[in-house]
Amino acid sequence: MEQKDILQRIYDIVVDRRENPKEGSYTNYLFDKGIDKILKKVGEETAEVIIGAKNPGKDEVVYEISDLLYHLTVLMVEKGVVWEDLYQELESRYKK
Ligand SMILES: N=c1c2ncn([C@@H]3O[C@H](COP(=O)(O)OP(=O)(O)OP(=O)(O)O)[C@@H](O)[C@H]3O)c2ncn1[C@@H]1O[C@H](COP(=O)(O)O)[C@@H](O)[C@H]1O
Repeated sequence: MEQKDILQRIYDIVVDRRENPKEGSYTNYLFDKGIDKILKKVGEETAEVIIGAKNPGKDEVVYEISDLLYHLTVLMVEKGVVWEDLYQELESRYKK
């Protein structure tokens, strides 16, 4: 069985949480609070990436980028954006 990309698996679980809310789910907490809360978290996590990147070593920035990617995924689901939209956009810019 082919293992799906972790970014797509996170996307799928976020969609599943929206369709089948689960007790104690942080994703459902974000959806319940709404778009302003999701955008606030994207802003906060972006700032944490910047601070993490200023510090030596890469562990902190890996952790903070992961937080940001999760919150961006929640934003994508909220806005109806799928990974394929991003792949197409990035492909269209790609020059060899
Ligand atoms: N990847 C993540 C992920 N990354 C970070 N986080 C949560 O994001 C939150 C960020 O922490 P913060 O301290 O900034 O925020 P907070 O103080 O908890 O809350 P607020 O500031 O939002 O009020 C933490 O609660 C983390 O647990 C995540 N929560 C969920 N996922 C994925 O989503 C899936 C579903 O999770 P649930 O929705 O919780 O079931 C999981 O299996 C994971 O794959």
